[in-house]
Amino acid sequence: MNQSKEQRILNYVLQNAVRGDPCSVIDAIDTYCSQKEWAMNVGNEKGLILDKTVEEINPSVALELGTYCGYSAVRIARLLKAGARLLTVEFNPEFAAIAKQMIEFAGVQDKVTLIEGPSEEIIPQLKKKYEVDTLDFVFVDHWKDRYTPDTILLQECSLLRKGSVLLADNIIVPGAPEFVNYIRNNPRFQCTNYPSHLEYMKVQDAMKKACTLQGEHIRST
Ligand SMILES: O=C(NCc1cccc(CNc2ccc3[nH]ncc3c2)c1)c1cc(-c2ccc(F)cc2)cc(O)c1O
Ligand SMILES: [Mg+2]
Repeated sequence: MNQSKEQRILNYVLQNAVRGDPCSVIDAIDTYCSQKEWAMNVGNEKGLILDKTVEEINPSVALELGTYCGYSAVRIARLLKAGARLLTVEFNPEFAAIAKQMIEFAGVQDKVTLIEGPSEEIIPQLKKKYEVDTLDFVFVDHWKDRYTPDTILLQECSLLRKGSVLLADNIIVPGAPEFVNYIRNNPRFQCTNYPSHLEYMKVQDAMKKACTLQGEHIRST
């Protein structure tokens, strides 16, 4: 049974990165995926936008939708303060298995809770089962047609407070047109665009940051 691309990426990391060094894991994945096989990690250019957003917010509780191989989970977790945590949701069991090993090799497993399942099932469990009050930061990078329904679901589950920040990947490629339309016309969110490029390619892409202007519980008069 020949290996998956994701298994080859993990093997490359295990052989070329330094155990317990998140930056060496990030660099190894970027090296492999730019030189050997393209993969849908957020990559280093958009990764720097992600880093700056996380550093700006300094979240105590962060959520990631779409773990994939764990590249952005390692990127986010390496920046979290002591006691802060990242919950990351992955639907694909193969990806989740790879990501688990990637996160452990990077040495950030104490900050990361990897949850296997679909976002629409997991989000309603966050308060009770995962002891979340509200989310300070959400990185949205899963199926592009889930961006809008899950943003609505996060609000319905009262998981967003005034100041909660969403950062969405792939606004241009593959694109998330319904999400752009939804968030742009929603007075509850203040949006910022970050033009960039598709990971490992010269193709235009962008990220969109949406800051929550009011929490679920406070309704405008
Ligand atoms: O589509 C993308 N990513 C999402 C995705 C895709 C496949 C599988 C999963 C399975 N994981 C999953 C699913 C549902 C879920 N619900 N809750 C959690 C959860 C987790 C997730 C994507 C594509 C491209 C891209 C491809 C081709 C191309 F030419 C240009 C660009 C670039 C990206 O940066 C991308 O992020
Ligand atoms: Mg993406």
